Amino acid sequence: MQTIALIAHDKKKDEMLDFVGHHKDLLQHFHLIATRTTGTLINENYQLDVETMMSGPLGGDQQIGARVATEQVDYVIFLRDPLTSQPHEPDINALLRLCDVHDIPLATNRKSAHILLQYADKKLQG
Ligand SMILES: O=C(CO)COP(=O)(O)O
Repeated sequence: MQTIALIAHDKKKDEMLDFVGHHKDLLQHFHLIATRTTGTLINENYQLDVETMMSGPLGGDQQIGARVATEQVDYVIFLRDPLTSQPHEPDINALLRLCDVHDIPLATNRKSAHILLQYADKKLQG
């Protein structure tokens, strides 16, 4: 099973929930991992078994980064808040960098996330 990482900053969590709701049928065919608050919200709202890491500010981005570095993640959807500074900005940048190092498709806004899932769906169909 392929793995998708889902991460959303606080002001993007509603958008992430809405996005996941729209793509639930497809997402259930993937192993899903997420930072703690994002994953917990998704699990509470949908019947998806999201594996949660630590919260982003406590190291969750780094945990997902470690999975990216060890090629255990196939896609990353990270709805970032570009208008609020984050205390763990270095961790966030490290995760984005690792996606580039390992050539892992990364979407940081809803429209690109939608395109990413269309691609993932096509790949899934073979
Ligand atoms: O801060 C985050 C990503 O940088 C997200 O973490 P949470 O999902 O725990 O809010």
